[in-house]
Amino acid sequence: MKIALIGYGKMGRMIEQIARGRGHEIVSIIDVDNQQDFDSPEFASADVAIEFTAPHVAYGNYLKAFARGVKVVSGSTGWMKDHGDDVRRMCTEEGHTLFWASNFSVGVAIFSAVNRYLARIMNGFTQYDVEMEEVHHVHKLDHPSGTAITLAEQITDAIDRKQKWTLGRLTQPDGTTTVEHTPQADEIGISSVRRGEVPGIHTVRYDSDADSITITHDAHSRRGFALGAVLAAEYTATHSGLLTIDDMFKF
Ligand SMILES: NC(=O)C1=CN([C@@H]2O[C@H](COP(=O)(O)OP(=O)(O)OC[C@H]3O[C@@H](n4cnc5c(N)ncnc54)[C@H](O)[C@@H]3O)[C@@H](O)[C@H]2O)C=CC1
Ligand SMILES: O=C(O)C1=N[C@H](C(=O)O)C[C@H](O)C1
Repeated sequence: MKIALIGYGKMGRMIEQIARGRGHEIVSIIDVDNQQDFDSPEFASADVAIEFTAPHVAYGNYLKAFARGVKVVSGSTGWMKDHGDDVRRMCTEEGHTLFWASNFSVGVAIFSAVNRYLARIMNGFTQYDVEMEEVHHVHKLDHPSGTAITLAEQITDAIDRKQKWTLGRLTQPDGTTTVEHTPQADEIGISSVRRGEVPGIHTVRYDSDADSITITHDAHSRRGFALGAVLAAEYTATHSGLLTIDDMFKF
């Protein structure tokens, strides 16, 4: 399969390695300094472009790829609030294809299934409150993480007494912590911690007077995210529309 890479940072480089290892051809690599390559025949020849860039540029990259008739797999986070509706319309009504996941690792797909199941149980046990924490490396631009938002939305979908999530505490790379919002009873507070080179830790904690129940996913490296993105590209080559991780990993 012919793959174009948009974004050649930590994820782009690891995806290149895994894609080549699985026998794919990398036909184009686009980063900030060669945007003109969007107009190259090599980019247009790609079966799929894999996009891992940054919150403020991801949407523009989807538009550029769609304009050249190239399907996109993207893991960029932090753009959904501003552009989610547009992207949904383009992929459900205008024939474009985007496979987006806040987290491509099979471990988080499994963790999400457990999260949904646990939340359905907890809907009946009102003595438990729920909170979340995500820990990531100091280079991360957005908070809370895309994965934390996805997990929180799964919980609000299942627990009647929780309507929305809010950013609770924010811990900066220098260790200072600020309380951004005090969660209301119907809100899930998410604490974001930026520390060292942590690839990504997500924790969901239910607490009652009697006890607590905690589930955690701890990524050992970025490799699981990158492999998942390449598997998603293989899936996207033969599928169309707005695709998600639930289409690919079925439990
Ligand atoms: N969904 C998932 O499984 C995962 C998602 N991510 C997300 O992916 C994104 C990228 O992560 P990393 O690779 O760790 O970041 P990074 O900062 O190492 O790499 C980003 C690259 O994008 C480039 N870039 C910036 N603007 C661009 C533009 N307009 N066009 C093309 N390239 C551009 C930068 O120069 C840089 O090389 C972040 O939003 C992060 O949250 C990261 C890991 C896993
Ligand atoms: O920026 C990262 O590194 C990651 N971003 C994704 C997110 O926002 O959830 C996925 C993963 O946790 C790593």
